[in-house]
Parts: sequence; C-alpha cells; structure tokens
Amino acid sequence: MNPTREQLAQQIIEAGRFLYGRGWSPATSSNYSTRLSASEALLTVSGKHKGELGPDDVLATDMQGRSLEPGKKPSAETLLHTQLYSWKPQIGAVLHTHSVNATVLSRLCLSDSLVFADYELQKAFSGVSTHESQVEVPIFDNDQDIARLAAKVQPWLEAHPDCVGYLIRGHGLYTWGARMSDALRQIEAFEFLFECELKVRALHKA
Ligand SMILES: CSCCC(=O)C(=O)COP(=O)(O)O
Ligand SMILES: [Zn+2]
Repeated sequence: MNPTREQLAQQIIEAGRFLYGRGWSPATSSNYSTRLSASEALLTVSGKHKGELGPDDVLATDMQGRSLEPGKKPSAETLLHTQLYSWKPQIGAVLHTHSVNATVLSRLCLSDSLVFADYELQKAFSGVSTHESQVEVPIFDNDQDIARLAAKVQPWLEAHPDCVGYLIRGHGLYTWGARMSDALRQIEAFEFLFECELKVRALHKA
C-alpha cells in the first residue's frame, strides 16, 4: 500500500531530525521532499529549522514548483526537487543538505565534477555493484536564480541517466532515491566519501 500524506510528512520530519543531528542541515538550511503522486510533491516550507519540523511545515506543490497550499511558502529551491521527479518517475524522495564537507570540497574542487573511484562504499549508491566503477558527481556554480540553476542541471541529468547526486559549489548536495530510506543512505554514503576525499587530499599536501 502507498504511504499516506501523513506518513510521507512524518518521513520528512524524521529525516530533518536525523540530518540536523548529524550537522548536515544547520541554521535552517536544506530542504527535503517526497513524491505524493505523478503530479504532486510534498516539500518543506521555506526557512524552517530542519531539526524541529512539524506536520504544518510541509506543503504540496505541483511539478512546476507552484504551491498548492495558499499561505505556505515552498522552499526557495523547490524547482530543483520537482525537476528530479519529472526527470525520473521512480524517484520518490529528494534530499538537499549543507554539510561542512560538501561545502568545503565543492569549493576546493575547481573542475566541473568530482569522481569517486575504488571506494567500496560506492556500492551504497543505487545501481552501483562494484568498487571498480566511477561515480561522477557534477559541481554546478551556485546561483540565487534557481530557475537558471535548474536549467544548467537539466542537460546534465539528460546526458547522465545514472547520476546519483550533484553538488552546488559552496552551497551543498542534492541526492535522491526511490524511497526516503534510499535517499538517506545516499546522503550518508556521500558524506563518508566527502570526508575520505578531504582526508586523502590533506595527507597528500602534508
Ligand atoms: C540559510 S540557508 C539558505 C537557503 C538554502 O540554501 C536552503 O537550503 C534553505 O532554503 P529553504 O527556502 O528551503 O528554507
Ligand atoms: Zn540550500
């Protein structure tokens, strides 16, 4: 049976508690969503403390990112969520976080993408079954104009159907999954890999 709206809202609330607790969603940053149907998503209201979300702190939007609940302001980054639901019908949850490691690594890395290779934990990503693979994570320059940013992300998604997440430079991470648990697993995998990558780079410098 499909989860109800209340259950999906609860998944978002619990994700917020977990991600805030890990330090990956500080200071009201981040936004989370789940798919409600083929044409609607359930998203966090803009500006909320992500460790203290309640049932009123989510709202339904259409796939163009328009609020379906007058009086509630959707996340500033709503279009980056709905774009992913439109890209792949099997995506059921999208998470955006602002960890220190995602922020630092995306600023250190001056190229357009970061490649993870030969890490066993790559297998935590959907569709990856061996460490003998390369997981390419594009890095888009930050932009306060989210429609313009989404327009830069779109061709990458179309050209890379296996993409499991992307970074926005100096800003944070987007990743997704069929269910909230899949998106959370991928956030954890990314954070592990970001930390490894930063440690390897620091040791190489020493
Ligand atoms: C204080 S973080 C700045 C905005 C941002 O990047 C973010 O993730 C939260 O925006 P929202 O509108 O979803 O609260
Ligand atoms: Zn953000």
